[in-house]
Amino acid sequence: MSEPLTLGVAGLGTVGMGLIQLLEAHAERLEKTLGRPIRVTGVSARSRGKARDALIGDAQWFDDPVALAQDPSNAVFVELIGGEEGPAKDAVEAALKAGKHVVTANKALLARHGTALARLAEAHGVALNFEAAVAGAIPVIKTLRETLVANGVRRVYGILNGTCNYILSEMTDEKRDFSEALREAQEKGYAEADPSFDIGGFDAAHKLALLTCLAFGTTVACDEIHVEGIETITRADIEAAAELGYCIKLLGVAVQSADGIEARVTPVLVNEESPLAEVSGVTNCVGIDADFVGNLLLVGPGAGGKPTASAVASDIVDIARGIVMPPFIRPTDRLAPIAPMNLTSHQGNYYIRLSVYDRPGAMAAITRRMSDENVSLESIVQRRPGAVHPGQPDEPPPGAAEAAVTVIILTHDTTEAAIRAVLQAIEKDGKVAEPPQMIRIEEL
Ligand SMILES: NC(=O)C1=CN([C@@H]2O[C@H](COP(=O)(O)OP(=O)(O)OC[C@H]3O[C@@H](n4cnc5c(N)ncnc54)[C@H](OP(=O)(O)O)[C@@H]3O)[C@@H](O)[C@H]2O)C=CC1
Ligand SMILES: N[C@@H](CCO)C(=O)O
Repeated sequence: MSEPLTLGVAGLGTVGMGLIQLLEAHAERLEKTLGRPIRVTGVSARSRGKARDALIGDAQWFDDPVALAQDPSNAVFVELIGGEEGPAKDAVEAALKAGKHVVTANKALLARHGTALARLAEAHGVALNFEAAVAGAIPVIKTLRETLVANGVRRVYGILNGTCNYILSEMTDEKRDFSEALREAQEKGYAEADPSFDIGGFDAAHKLALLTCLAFGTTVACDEIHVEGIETITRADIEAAAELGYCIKLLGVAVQSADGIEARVTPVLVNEESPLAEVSGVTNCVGIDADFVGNLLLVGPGAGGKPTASAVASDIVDIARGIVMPPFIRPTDRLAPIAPMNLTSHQGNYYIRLSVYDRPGAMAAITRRMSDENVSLESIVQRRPGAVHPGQPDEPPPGAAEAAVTVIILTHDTTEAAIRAVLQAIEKDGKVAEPPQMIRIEEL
């Protein structure tokens, strides 16, 4: 047997400890596969005194992850701390500059600094692998980088955040409260250290930024992604969507069009017959629509210690095999800046929920505003008072002086510019008791 492949692992939380367990559980299998063992020779985390699994063994402890990244006793630096700045970034840069291969699960870091870090990796002839950074266990980076490398990708999309999908599934299937479902996702180790990254849509946007870059050969540009989270989704929306044959998902979509790349993370309504509607709980899915293969849908666990560690380990194995590729498929000097499409040009059908004052002429004023913008209605339903929360009288929404009724509208195909103009006008007319809810309908 040859010399071991030595690892420095920074971050011993959900994913870090998942990796340590995996390397222990599959030590023999990996050694037989690679012809040499993989050994963790150094570790770093925030608090040395924290109770951790005994499996860390005799690995040397480093208070400072940068010192671990620079230490010559490990050949590969594995960053599992998280965060787009601070110790994670400092340590990854230090490792690359020291000529070490880097494996990371940190989508926030890569979405913000991916192009610069890839350039640094190229300059030192080392790998920067990040399979775990997008959709946990699903092998989507390798699929785009290797399997589909000879395809032209037209669209990449997916349910990219396990925490949000878990919350929406619990609200839909178990009628749970948002905050209760979020707490449970945190307890299960799905959520980010700051869960507003999950529920605000930013974590999914980080992942979509990486997928966009891999799919379309652009530099990484997470600021060009339109982001909306799930904080505004209510049980009323979920129930209304279900009655209309839809369910609500947080979806990331990047599409190449003649006007540029449309990239967005937003809650959407998907038809309950769509395969995306079947993806529940922490499960993620990624769809890739490419010219020679057609549509591929990859489904699997999107978060959690063990599934994520599996993806991290696959990156380490690639390094052990001597595989080093440009992190974003082509060398960084051949990545083009992204040409974003303005979302106002988006074309599609929309769900709108209004809380309309129960007055004569209110509905007529709303439909007039739709007609002014040439927006055609597919259906419009005014709920009987008490229909939203059966058995309870309708209360005026907070801050509203009089009772209001819920109106649910589905539109035919129209533009986002027209919908925004309609909703702005309706609000200005003073016919609604709270800001309208608008959710795009996705045909997938
Ligand atoms: N959880 C998941 O399902 C997934 C996570 N990821 C990504 O993996 C990374 C790790 O996530 P996760 O394991 O959940 O995070 P955790 O919060 O569970 O673990 C973070 C680890 O980093 C350590 N740490 C924090 N600050 C420092 C510091 N200044 N110096 C050294 N170590 C530090 C913590 O130390 P201590 O233990 O002492 O507090 C802890 O061990 C993130 O980038 C995340 O986005 C990717 C896919 C899935
Ligand atoms: N917080 C992330 C972890 C996986 O990237 C999620 O819930 O999907």
